[in-house]
Amino acid sequence: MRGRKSKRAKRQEFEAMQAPSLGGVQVPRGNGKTVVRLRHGSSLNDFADKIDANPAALVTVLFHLGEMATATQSLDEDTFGTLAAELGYVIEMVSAEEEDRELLGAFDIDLEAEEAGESDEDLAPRPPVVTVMGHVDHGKTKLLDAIRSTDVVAGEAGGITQHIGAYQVVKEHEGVERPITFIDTPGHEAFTAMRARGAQVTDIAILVVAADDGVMPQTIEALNHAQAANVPIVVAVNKVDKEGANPAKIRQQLTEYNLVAEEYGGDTMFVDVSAKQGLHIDQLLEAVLLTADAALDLRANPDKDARGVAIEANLDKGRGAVATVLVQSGTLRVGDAIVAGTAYGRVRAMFDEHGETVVEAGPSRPVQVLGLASVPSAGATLLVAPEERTDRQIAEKREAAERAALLAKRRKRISLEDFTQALAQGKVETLNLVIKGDVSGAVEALEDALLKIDVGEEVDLRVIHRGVGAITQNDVNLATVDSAIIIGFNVKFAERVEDLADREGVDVRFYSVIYQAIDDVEAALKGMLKPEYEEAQLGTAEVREVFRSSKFGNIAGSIVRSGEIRRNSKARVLRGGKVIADNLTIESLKRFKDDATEVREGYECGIGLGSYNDLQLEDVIETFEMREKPRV
Ligand SMILES: Nc1nc2c(ncn2[C@@H]2O[C@H](COP(=O)(O)OP(=O)(O)OP(=O)(O)O)[C@@H](O)[C@H]2O)c(=O)[nH]1
Repeated sequence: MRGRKSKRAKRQEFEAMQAPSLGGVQVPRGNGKTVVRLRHGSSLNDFADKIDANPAALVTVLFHLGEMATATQSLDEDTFGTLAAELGYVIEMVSAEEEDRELLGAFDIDLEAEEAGESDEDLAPRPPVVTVMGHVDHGKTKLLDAIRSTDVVAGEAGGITQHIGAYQVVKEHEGVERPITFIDTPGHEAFTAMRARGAQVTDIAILVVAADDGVMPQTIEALNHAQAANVPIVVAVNKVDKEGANPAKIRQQLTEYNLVAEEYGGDTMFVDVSAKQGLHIDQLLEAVLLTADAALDLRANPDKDARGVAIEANLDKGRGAVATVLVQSGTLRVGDAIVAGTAYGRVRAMFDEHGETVVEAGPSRPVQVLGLASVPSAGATLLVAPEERTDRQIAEKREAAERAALLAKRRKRISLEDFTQALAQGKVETLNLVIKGDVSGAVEALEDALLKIDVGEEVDLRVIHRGVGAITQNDVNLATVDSAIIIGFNVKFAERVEDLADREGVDVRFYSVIYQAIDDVEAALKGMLKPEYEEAQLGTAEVREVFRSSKFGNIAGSIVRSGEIRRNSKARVLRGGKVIADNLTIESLKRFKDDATEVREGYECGIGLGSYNDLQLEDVIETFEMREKPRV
């Protein structure tokens, strides 16, 4: 901006500013209609991969379009759209599920067709899979031990059972031997963590409540988690051998949570047990089978390639990767080529919970599998690859997809504002809430008031969990799985939980006035909650020289006086302290000959305000952006 330049030089400089140059990089071009499918959360690397371009070149092109991004950063649809349009492509964003389906389709694995094509006669009954949940010290582990020791096979093998993550016991029921599978890691934390990874393995939850202690916070948490997953509950009233045990009180307490005992006319089975003395364990197993038969249709096709979930895995020095797999359908056999999450390999050997070798495992059967090349994560889904070597390809693709999915997570979760939008588009019908408060009275009052909101027929409000105390990892996990919003009333995050909520993109809203919480939820449900914005000043620049161009408008040679000037930000012009023009945009920004995305305090730059021409020396250009205002 210094010295005198010829009109032509100025014009060229200006034109270069208006038409973003692509930085002279080579990028394969589309024809304007070439479609590129990208998964939500994709990065420039992924885009580059699809069009066979150098990711660094795309970073440059994007930069010249006024956006800064690294090659690995996850970008939104708009940014991809701009970039694609520039290069002659059309972007189509797809969901993880759609891509998975496509991916498996490429390997001739059609999950939907398989499931749809399963006729009644292919399906055979399968054992229920059970998880034991309950409050600390109420006897979950003891109960799992007591159940395990009822097993005849274990008895024959000298009672030595190994912990492999799950075990099966056989119960005689109406003259038929019926196996039941138990997940060996008690507690709803493991249950929900697994669900957070997309795997639901549990059919029935046993809720353990100590008869001498009663319903406690984690009892409620556990039942909320089971109910949120639509898993039927059998209540084991434990420690009935103890003095002061009051099983009737437990029944009465739980009616408040929609668990009404059969003897009181409800449909939940309660069994009084003593895990310590092995009392009534048989009745408890009976109750599990009766509940399964009454509430669930547990069937699977055993005559096909296996599908399942890795429920536990570790690296064993001598044996390599060892994974416990719960087969969900089909039959897993030694020799099968398998993929478990991002791990792949061939089943070299299988063992049951007694350490005995197994050659094949059907639906609901947990087995330890040797032969994977790496350790899969708990919750990873397992499938049998149709051909040799495709297992590896699937694993690699899954790995890439998993990475993308991780990045996409933040965007996928719902916020109260998104809910309004999603509701308007007919994408959601239920608003799930987790309510935490400082005292139980406040939590109840808030829940009552929220449930009373009259929202018409098309929307549903569900409080999937409520409790007293800080917002914990469990609350966030549950909100993650069930796309819930967390309402905190006079509480804070527990330690380190804020990061998790942030990573998972869970909307956590804090209130200290009940009515504000109610107002916000009501507004969201009625489709009226819009984010509120406030202005945040970015910087000011003073005009030192004006380059006039009748064709392209004026360019202000300026010096940045405070903050920074950013391209594309909003702007207004002040003269003598008064606003003389508003609603403008910094349409071009240049440092000497180069396009700039931002210019900081003390530096000179050329600013173009589009068609706004009335600039004079000493005018002040003020720039700002609208930021979403946090609600309190
Ligand atoms: N008297 C009596 N004691 C029991 C019974 N069941 C469990 N206990 C005792 O209660 C305590 C807790 O039992 P655990 O099985 O460790 O309880 P848990 O629910 O697994 O505990 P966490 O894993 O810490 O959540 C132990 O000291 C058990 O011996 C029972 O039926 N009767």
